Amino acid sequence: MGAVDQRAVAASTAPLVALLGNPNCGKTALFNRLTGARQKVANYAGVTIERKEGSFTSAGRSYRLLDLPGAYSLNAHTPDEAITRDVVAGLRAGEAAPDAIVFVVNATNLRLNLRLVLEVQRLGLPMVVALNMMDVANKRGIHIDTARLAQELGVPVVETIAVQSGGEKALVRALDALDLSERVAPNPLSAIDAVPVEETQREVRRILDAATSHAHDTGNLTEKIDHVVLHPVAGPLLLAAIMFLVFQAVFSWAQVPMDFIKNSVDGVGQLLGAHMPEGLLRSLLVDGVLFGVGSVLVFLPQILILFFFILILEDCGYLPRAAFLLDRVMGGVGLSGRAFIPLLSSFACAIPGIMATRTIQNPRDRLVTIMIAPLMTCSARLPVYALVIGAFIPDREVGGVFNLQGLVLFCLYFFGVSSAMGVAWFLKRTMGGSGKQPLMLELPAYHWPHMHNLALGLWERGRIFLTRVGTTILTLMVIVWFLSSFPGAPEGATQPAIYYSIAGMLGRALSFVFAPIGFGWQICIALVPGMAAREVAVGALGTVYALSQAGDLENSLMPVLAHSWSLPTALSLLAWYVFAPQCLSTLSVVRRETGSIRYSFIMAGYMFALAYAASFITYRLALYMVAH
Ligand SMILES: Nc1nc2c(ncn2[C@@H]2O[C@H](COP(=O)(O)OP(=O)(O)OP(=O)(O)O)[C@@H](O)[C@H]2O)c(=O)[nH]1
Ligand SMILES: [Mg+2]
Repeated sequence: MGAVDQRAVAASTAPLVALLGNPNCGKTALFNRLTGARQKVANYAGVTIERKEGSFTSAGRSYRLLDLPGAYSLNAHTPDEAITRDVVAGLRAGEAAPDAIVFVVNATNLRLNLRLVLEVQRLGLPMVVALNMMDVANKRGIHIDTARLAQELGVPVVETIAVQSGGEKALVRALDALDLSERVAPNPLSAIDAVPVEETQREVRRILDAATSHAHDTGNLTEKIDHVVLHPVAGPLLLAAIMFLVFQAVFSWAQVPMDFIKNSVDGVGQLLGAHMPEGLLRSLLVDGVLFGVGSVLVFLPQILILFFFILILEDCGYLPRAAFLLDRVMGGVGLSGRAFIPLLSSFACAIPGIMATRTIQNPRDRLVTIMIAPLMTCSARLPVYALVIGAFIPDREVGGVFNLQGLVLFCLYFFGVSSAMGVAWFLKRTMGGSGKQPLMLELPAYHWPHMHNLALGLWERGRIFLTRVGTTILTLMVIVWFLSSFPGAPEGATQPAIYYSIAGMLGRALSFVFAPIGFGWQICIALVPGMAAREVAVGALGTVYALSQAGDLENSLMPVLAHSWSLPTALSLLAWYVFAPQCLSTLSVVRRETGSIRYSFIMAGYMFALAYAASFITYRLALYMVAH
């Protein structure tokens, strides 16, 4: 998006147009279409939480375009709604009010959207109304008399389809036709509050009667599907079945591409090994970079498969239904329904998840949600889980249908979620709860996933992963290699050189702390750089064992681990990774979002304590079971 930013700077005198509207009406999709940006769109409310600026040019005129969080009203109830209100009313420090507003309306739900249109209109800024989702409205036989609506509102009204190329044309034409030569200052917000709500409602009804007819609204498929999906018995069963299949697929579909990546990495390693003289440089390239980075890289297919499913479920509109089904559980531990989206985002990464808690109204609810977000299994844990599962859990069928490895992965995710619920319950009790909050979540209409959305989303996940591998992980791997290679082994050494290295000494010192939960010094070496980013632990293990093995390149990491660790150690490491706060960026975002370092410490403290306890119990139980 660098290009977009640069254009934005160049065009800083261009008129500023703000996209405004209810949540989930397609503002970001329109923004992307107009500016060529690739911001996230998803089929549920509250995806955009910060203002984003871009620019575009039409008919020789440049525009700056603002994407804003959706709002139901200008009397802001949540922090993200407050951003929207302050931006359009020109109340943000150091930022002028927009020169014009594009009000995006979900054409299939005009009734709900019109109130805010009327409120915003009272600001007195030049405005165009974009009736978006016209494709869906047409399919459902909803007829809107655009000309009449424009006449009633006194502003231009155009039809758009934000998900179709060219679907934004009418909007651009309407913008070009606006007279923006004179800057208009918005009326104060008090002008909006001065009009009683009932009067606005009456006006909404009048306009609806005049401009719409539902003569042949074909009823809708969404209701029929929801009959099953939200059914009290069938619904949860379906949810469980879907999640189960997803985790199965992560293991059973990934084998071929994973083998391919592994073989390529091995091939390059052998090539380097054959053509480079034995020495430090070869060791750095092969043991450090290639073996370290390669052992993380092989998990790309599994991450993509997981997100393939999450993105489909997201785009078709299933995920908010899952929130509905889980509301009982969430409400039972005192979480607000609004917590669902932040928690869901945390499955990708806790950082956007924690930022998304800005949509939560009650500060105490928000804090609890922030505190448990890192317990949701972020995608950085997947490589660790997949490595240990691949090495220790036999790839066989259970009950004739289920893949045992997929089953174990499912359980790990389940532990993450249920412990998050437990912690939330505990925090709510100790902080004094605010009682159960009803879930106020709008259910979007179902639609087929847009292939374009899906491709973009996968590309985005892949890019994030590969960038991490190429930057953070690569850098840390070089450091790990360095610390693991120097100083070399002394005269008459009985152990591999890494045992005597700086990392080896550190690992051995730490292993006093970790011996009770079954971690030897090699694991301890990997835990330290793993603090910066979880996947690094996998890479570090790759390097550590490559160095310990003295040149045995053909062995991939999994068999080496299976040979070096006991099963109780492996299980204990899995338990550790469910809980341990192995991510410094998360802790720093917590400080930023709560405005206090205190919560970062509390978070790190409680998660380490849980991790140690869980690993201890797992390790001891497993030892006992292996012995008997
Ligand atoms: N069929 C159809 N789907 C659309 C259209 N515009 C947007 N969508 C879909 O509607 C969903 C919501 O779009 P977003 O652009 O994320 O909505 P938003 O207004 O930015 O939502 P918030 O940021 O949460 O306020 C996505 O699944 C889009 O693919 C449209 O014109 N037609
Ligand atoms: Mg948005």
